[in-house]
Amino acid sequence: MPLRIDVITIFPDYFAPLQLSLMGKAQQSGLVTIAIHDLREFTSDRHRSVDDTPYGGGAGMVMTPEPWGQAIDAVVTDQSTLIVPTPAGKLFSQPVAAELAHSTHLIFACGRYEGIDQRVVEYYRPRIDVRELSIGDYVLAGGDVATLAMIEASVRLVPGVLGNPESLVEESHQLPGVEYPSYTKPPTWRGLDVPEVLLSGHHDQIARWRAEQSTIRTTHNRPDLLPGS
Ligand SMILES: N#Cc1c(-c2ccc3ccn(Cc4ccc(CN5CCCC5)cc4)c3c2)n[nH]c1N
Repeated sequence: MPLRIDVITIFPDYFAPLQLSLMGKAQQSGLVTIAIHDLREFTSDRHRSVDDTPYGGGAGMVMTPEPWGQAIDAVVTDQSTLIVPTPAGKLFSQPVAAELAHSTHLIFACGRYEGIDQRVVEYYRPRIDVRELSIGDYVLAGGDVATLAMIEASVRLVPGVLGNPESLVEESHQLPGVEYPSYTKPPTWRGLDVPEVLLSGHHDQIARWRAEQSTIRTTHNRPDLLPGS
């Protein structure tokens, strides 16, 4: 059963990259189907409007609920998971990507302006799995880039998508922290040599060196990922 993904957005062109590379191959192979829907196709006024002023005041505009209700109703089933990207969401992570990769149907609601009327989440929450997710602690201009990131991170974990499942095995065995540095040919580049140990063929020494490098980089770049932190 392929993973089905429906993306609802006012900027369908943002999702053209999903036809390329690994995401494109995943669709051609039938492992995943991705459909992009223009939210404005679900409006009923001649201006095809999707936003209005916020109740309670405040800057900017909020996306009105009805076009979202029409658009989501057009694709939703009882097997659907509705993903709503938002700065206020739970943090998206590799474990969440793995969960989404094993879903049957994902609907991504890509908001713009200052977000989507909260009643859309409230309406679908009793009916299907609804997840408000954030990709990080910074504010984007909308949910489209976040949706691209979440789709790419999740689809690459769908069995059969990655040509070399070995890399997933290595990822899953990764010690807590960031990965070790990687090198390839040439052995010397602009006077810089590849670390000798990597050319030695001593796999135990290489594994030890890589673990040490991972710890050094994690301590420097991501101390929050160190065990016990
Ligand atoms: N995932 C993810 C995201 C997003 C994201 C996701 C979806 C939408 C839809 C619209 N925007 C823009 C925006 C701009 C300002 C605010 C704050 N305002 C304060 C008072 C009312 C809102 C809210 C949203 C979005 C941003 N940003 N960063 C992430 N990691």
